[in-house]
Amino acid sequence: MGLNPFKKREPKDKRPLFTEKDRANISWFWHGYLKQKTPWLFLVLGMVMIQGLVYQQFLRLTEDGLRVIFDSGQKTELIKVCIIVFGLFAVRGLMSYLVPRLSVWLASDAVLKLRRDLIQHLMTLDLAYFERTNSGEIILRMVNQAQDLSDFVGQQTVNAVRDAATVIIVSGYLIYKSPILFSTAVIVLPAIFFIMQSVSDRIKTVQRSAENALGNYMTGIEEMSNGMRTVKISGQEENEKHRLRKATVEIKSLSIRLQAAQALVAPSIDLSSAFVYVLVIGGGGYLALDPESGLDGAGIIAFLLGIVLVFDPARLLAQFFTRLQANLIILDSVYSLFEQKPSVTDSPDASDEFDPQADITLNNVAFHYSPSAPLFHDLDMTIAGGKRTAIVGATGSGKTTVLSLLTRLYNVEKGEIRIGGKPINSLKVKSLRSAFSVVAQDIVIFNSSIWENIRYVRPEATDEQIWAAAEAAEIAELIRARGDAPLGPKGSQLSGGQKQRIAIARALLRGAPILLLDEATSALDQKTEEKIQKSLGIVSEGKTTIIVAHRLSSVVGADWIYVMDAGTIVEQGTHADLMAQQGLYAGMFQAQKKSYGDD
Ligand SMILES: Nc1ncnc2c1ncn2[C@@H]1O[C@H](COP(=O)(O)OP(=O)(O)OP(=O)(O)O)[C@@H](O)[C@H]1O
Repeated sequence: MGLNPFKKREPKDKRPLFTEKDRANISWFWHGYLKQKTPWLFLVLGMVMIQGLVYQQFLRLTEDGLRVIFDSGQKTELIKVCIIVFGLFAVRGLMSYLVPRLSVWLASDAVLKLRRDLIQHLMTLDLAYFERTNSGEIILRMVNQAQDLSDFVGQQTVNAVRDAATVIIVSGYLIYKSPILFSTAVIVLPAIFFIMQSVSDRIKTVQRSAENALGNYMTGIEEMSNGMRTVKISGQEENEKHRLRKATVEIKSLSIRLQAAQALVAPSIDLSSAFVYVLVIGGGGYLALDPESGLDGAGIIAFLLGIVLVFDPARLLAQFFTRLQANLIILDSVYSLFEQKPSVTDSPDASDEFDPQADITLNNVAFHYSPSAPLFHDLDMTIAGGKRTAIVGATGSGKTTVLSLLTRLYNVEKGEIRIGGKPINSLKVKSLRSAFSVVAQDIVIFNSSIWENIRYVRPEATDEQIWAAAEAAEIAELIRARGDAPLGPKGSQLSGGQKQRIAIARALLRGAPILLLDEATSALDQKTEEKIQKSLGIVSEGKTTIIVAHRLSSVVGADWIYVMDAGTIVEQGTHADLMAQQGLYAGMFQAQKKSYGDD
């Protein structure tokens, strides 16, 4: 729908291999998700050590075997060596089976816990967070990135530990065999380190952009599928296609850039290894010719084999470090969700003792959604307990926002809202909200039956209670007609009026002492509206009811009416008072009477 142009985050400045933040993130992941599995991790470590030891023993036996061939020529000895070598590799094979099984289980368990924590944390975040964050970004963290971390920890990291164990054990053996030859071999290490350092920076930058591009792509898909009605009616299919294709091209080019950065590592290591082989063959050959060196032909061949055995895992290890850089960005992105702190929370001494039927007051309330556009400066209002209060006024004047502040969907900047003299900030958020039944403008319908949708607000309600609410909201007949059929994503199979009736049934079923009706009957035909108004009138009897409405005929009977304009109250009184004032309200009322023929 083109409403949300793909926003690009600026890549961060040049970063070292491990930043302070990376270390903190790793420590958070370790303490939160892996540390409690330490005994199992030790078991995995033990098994990968065995894999490394197999290579070292293989080298030793190969050297012995070669010596048998070169020197003594005893066939039985040779057969023995062959059987042991086979046995050793069978052990390595067994470990290769057990290690991934165990490590994937450990990582899946960690990611399950991580996902649960993400869900739990997400539920605590303010509404404002969801209003400023693309849903694609949230889905990316909860689905893809959590899975990426699991794969990275469960497979790639364990393989890297195995490779590191092999490198250390085999290198130790090679040093023991010939320190001179080994130091010749590792002469290339600084070059490898330099390459790693230079690519890691690029990988981090590209990975961050790639994650952003993927998040934006997901948001784009979600917007397109949710807004398909608007897309089709306004004939914007081509534009949408173009927008999503552009995003896929961006993802593709970033993937290629990422691969290009990583691709430098493997050939650099291959070149370095060629250099080392030449050094070992040349240097080893020279040493073998020198009787003083203590190395014979078998020793040199085994040494060369050892270098080959070290280089392969060393190459994989270097590649792992490039993937580590990419995963550090993913870890940072997942952790950033936990860094979002809710501001609408219970104060330490929050209570749930208050009288929900008492008067509600707003004193000197100031509020803004964004600092550049302040909405309320100094708002004062009294909503009488047990009475019907209406808020009317031009579109965008702040009526819905007043209702949102009462239910603490946002905190006020300044001033105070009280119920029965108790500041709402001193109450437990859950207790406060349980005092409200709401029919909001944006009605959320889930893809289940009408019955389940109504029951959503009070899962413990009896069938009789649900039927009573459905009858009063004029939706019972539709329940009988549709049965258990789901309503489609976002209730797409219902009309606007039917959705509104579900919302009203929900409010009636919830039966809380304060009823908020925000354009509750705006989508209904006059006959249905009259019937529902009657039901609402009966149900709201004795309850504090706040009605926001554009159609002024529906607020005529209210006990008190506030007229708002651009965040301030410009008039207030009963319908008769306001008509007598001949101000804004009277003007709007007369105009509506003319155009709708309202009484
Ligand atoms: N979540 C939000 N984030 C930022 N600005 C918002 C948000 N919700 C509303 N606004 C802005 O705050 C102002 C008041 O909005 P509000 O929804 O309270 O008006 P309203 O009087 O209920 O309007 P309407 O009659 O059209 O429903 C508007 O200018 C609107 O653009």
